[in-house]
Amino acid sequence: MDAHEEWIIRGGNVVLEDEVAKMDIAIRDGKIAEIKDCISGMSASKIVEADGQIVMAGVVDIHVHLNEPNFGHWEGFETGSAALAAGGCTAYADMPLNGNPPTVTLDALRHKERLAQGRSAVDYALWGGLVPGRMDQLRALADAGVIAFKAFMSNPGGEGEGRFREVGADELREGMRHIAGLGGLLALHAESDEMTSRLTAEALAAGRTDAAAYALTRPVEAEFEAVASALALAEETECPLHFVHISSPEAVDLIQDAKLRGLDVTLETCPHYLTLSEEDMIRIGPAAKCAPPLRSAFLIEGMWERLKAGAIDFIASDHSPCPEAMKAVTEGDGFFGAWGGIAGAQSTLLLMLEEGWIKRGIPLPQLSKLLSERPAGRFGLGRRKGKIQVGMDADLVLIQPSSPHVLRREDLLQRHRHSPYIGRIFSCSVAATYCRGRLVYTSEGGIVSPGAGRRLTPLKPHTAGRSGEVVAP
Ligand SMILES: NC(=O)NC(NC(N)=O)C(=O)[O-]
Ligand SMILES: [Zn+2]
Ligand SMILES: [Zn+2]
Repeated sequence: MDAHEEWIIRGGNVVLEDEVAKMDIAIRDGKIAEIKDCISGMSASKIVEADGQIVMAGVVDIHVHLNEPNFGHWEGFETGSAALAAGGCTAYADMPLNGNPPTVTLDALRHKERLAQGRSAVDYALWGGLVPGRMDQLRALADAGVIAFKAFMSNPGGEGEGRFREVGADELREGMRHIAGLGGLLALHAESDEMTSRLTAEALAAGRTDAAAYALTRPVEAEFEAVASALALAEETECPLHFVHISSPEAVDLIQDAKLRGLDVTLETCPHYLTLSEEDMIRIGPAAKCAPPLRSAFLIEGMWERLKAGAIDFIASDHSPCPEAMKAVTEGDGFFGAWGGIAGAQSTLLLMLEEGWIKRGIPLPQLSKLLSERPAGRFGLGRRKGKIQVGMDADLVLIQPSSPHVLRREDLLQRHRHSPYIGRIFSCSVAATYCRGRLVYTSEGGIVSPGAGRRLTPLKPHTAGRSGEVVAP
C-alpha cells in the first residue's frame, strides 16, 4: 500500500489517551488524519477491518543494541529492526555500544548513519556515548542529532580495542557539566563498579562461577549505591538524567524521592525485570543473563506495584544480543563467561499485555504510555511518535487478543534466536505493524517493507530555541 494514499483501519478497539474505544482511523500521507466512530470510507483506497482487534500506538523502544559497525554478526539493523517490528515496535533508539567503534565521536556517528540508511524496517534514532577522554565530541554529537548520551558506571564488557568504557566519578561529573551545558540528557547504566568488581573477584577466588553466584556479585545494593551517587552529581551539575534498566524497587524509590525534590530524572525498567526471576535465570541459563541480574519474585512484585503507582516512567527492551556460542556456560568461567544481555526485542509488547493487562488488570492506556508516549516524549520524539492522535505519525500495531500461542525459536526474527521467553505462552499476538502508515509486518507475511525506516532526530526537550524535530531522508 502506498503511504501517500488515504486509507482506513475500521472498527478496532483503539487505545487512546484515557480510554479504549471502538473507532475508525483514517490515515493520509502517513499520518493519522481522523479518528471517529464511523468514517465513510468513500475516498479510501483501502479499508483494513480491525473488528475484535486492539489498535495501539507502536512501541517506542529507546534501548536496543544492534551492534553495528563491526559487530553486525551479533545482530544488525536488518534483523534487529525486523524483530522489533514483529513485536509491534515502530521506532527505536540504537545504543552507542556494542558496535566498534562505539558512537562516541562524530566520525563514528556518521559511519553508523551510513550503515543504517535503508536497512531498518522501522524508524530509528541513534544514541551518543559519554566515555573518558572524548568530552570534546559531545557538542558535535548533540548537533548531529543523537537522541541523548549514555554512560556506564561499571564495566560494560564487550570486545575489541577502542570498545566502550565506563566513567569514574570525576569523569561523570565533568560529562554531566558538559551535557547540562548542551541542553542534553544523560542516561546511565547504574551499578557500582567498586562493588561489582570486588564481589566478582571474591566469587572467582572462592571458585564460584554458577548462576546464583553471578546474581550475588551484582546485588540490589550495587544499583542503589550507583543511583545515589549519580543523583548527587545530577543535583550538583543540574544535568537531566535517565536511568536505564532499573531492576529494584529500592532504586525506583530513591529516584522517586529525587523527582519529588525537583530533579529532572526518569527511569526505565525492562520486561525481564517484571517477568523473570532469579530462579528463572538459574533454570533457563545464559539466555536469561543480564546486568543488573534478574531479582526475586518478591522484588518483581515490588516493581509492578511501583509501575502501577506511576513511579516507573517507561519500559524498554534493552535488547542486547550476541552469537549463540557466547550464550554458553564456559569451561573455566562457568556462567560468568556467558555474555550479559537479554535478546528480548520481539516480546516487549506481548509480555506487557500478558503480565500487565491480562494478569494484573493494568489498563491499556496506561501500558501504552509506558511503552510509547513517555519514551517518545522524554527523548524529543513526542511531536510525531507515541500516541494515537490526529496529526501524529500513523505508527500503529494491530493486536489479536485471545490468540494463545507458544513462542517458538523459529518465530524470532532476530539474528541469533536465543530468548529467555521461548516456550512461554502468550494470549495475544501481533497481527500487523504500520510505520508512518506503511505496512511493515504481518503475522502471515513477516516483514513486508524491509528498509523503510527513517532516521529520527530529537526536538531537544531541554534547549530553548533549537531547531525542531526532523526526519532525515
Ligand atoms: N554491553 C551491553 O550491551 N550491556 C548490556 N547488557 C545487559 N544489560 O546485560 C547493558 O545494557 O548493560
Ligand atoms: Zn546497561
Ligand atoms: Zn543496554
